[in-house]
Amino acid sequence: MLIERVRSALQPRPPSRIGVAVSGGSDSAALLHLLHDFACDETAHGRHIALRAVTVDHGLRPESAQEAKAVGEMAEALGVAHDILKWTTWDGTGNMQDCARRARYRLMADWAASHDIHHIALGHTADDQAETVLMRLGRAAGVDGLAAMSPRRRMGGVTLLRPLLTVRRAALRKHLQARGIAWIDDPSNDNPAYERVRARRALRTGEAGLSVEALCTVAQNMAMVREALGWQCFTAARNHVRFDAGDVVIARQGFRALPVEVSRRILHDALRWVSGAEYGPRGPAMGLLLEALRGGTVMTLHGCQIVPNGTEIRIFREFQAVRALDQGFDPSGQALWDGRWQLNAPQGVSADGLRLRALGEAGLAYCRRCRAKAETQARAAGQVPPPAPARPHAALIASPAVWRGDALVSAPLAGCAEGWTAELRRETESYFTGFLE
Ligand SMILES: Nc1ncnc2c1ncn2[C@@H]1O[C@H](COP(=O)(O)OP(=O)(O)OP(=O)(O)O)[C@@H](O)[C@H]1O
Repeated sequence: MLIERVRSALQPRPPSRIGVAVSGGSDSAALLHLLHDFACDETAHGRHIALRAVTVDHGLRPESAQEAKAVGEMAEALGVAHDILKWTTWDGTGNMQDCARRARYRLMADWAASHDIHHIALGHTADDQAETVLMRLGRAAGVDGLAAMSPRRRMGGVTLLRPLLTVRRAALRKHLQARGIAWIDDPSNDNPAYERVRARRALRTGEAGLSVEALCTVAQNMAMVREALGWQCFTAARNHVRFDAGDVVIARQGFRALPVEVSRRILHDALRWVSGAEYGPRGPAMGLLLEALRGGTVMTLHGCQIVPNGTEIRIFREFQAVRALDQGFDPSGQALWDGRWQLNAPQGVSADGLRLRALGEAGLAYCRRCRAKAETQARAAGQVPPPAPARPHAALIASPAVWRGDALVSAPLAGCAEGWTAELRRETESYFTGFLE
């Protein structure tokens, strides 16, 4: 029974508030009704579940506003609150479908946060899953791509749920028809200009043994492989990766002995962690990086520099990627730089008129002169001078520094702190746990 699929997708304990993303198509219309049935059956799950539906009006077709309104009426008939979010920020560049999808998820995540909703249910079906696998096969995807969509996935502060991922679209339509519920047919679902529509057609012919069931099984198999790989990467990273002043440092000997796919993932996620980018580099670029490292060559990729030496591989921010950053401080004398370094002024010192920029060559030369002077003074006073920063020159020039005009005030990561501190605000632990997500 369909309701059983919904129940098992929400196990072990259903959330008390669930957002439902409804485009008005058959799948999400069925999802809304099934979730409503489930929520109403309080005796079965023993708690009150509040549903709230949302429709994103992309404004890309003349009928879209009317369709969003129709979804509102459908939700109202069930006594479910409904909101319409409008996408108004497309600049007409890039792949329209992809931009619309990203915007939809962004809008829905903000909407969920504003309603204290931590779970959003989506109407993806087994047919969607199979189409996704087929499209990705066509693009020569690897394990992650072929694992396709998961029934439950974290997206920032919200968990996306796909309770209908094992249900066929035809079954949902039959269910809606039996209950006399109408849905909206989006004409773009038949437009062969779209890759998904072509994949759907290829699946219909059943040629070469391609079927929704077979491709969904591929996705499940790949999801299991991905999980196993994640565990192996997590263990290997724990054994061979350390952090040094925001750089990722990998022990070369242990790294060399790892299977290529594991070392590729360790590097890939390190680049993502250091750069703070949502995605890591693409496959071919990663191939070039692995080759460069085998030959002991330095490489620049994804706003990072990757530098092997005899014993270690160090990954740090590339100067070019941060050289244009230039910002002021808040009234309390703090500023977040490059999304990860928080600079703090010494107590009682005003940061008014000061700027936060990369240290650069001139700044580093100045730091070295200051250090040399301080060392001479310390030795003359019979003291041992503090050790010089051991990070490479290229890493130091890409570190944050405080400036008054062209005069350097402080460079805490280059041994010239002058009372300022730099705190790393990106958790190093998230690098490791990322392999298990
Ligand atoms: N404009 C939208 N507003 C709200 N949710 C949406 C929207 N478009 C898609 N979704 C959500 O994402 C799921 C998958 O999207 P997809 O584009 O595959 O579906 P669809 O063809 O628009 O409609 P359906 O899946 O309802 O038949 C939908 O089932 C729905 O939960």
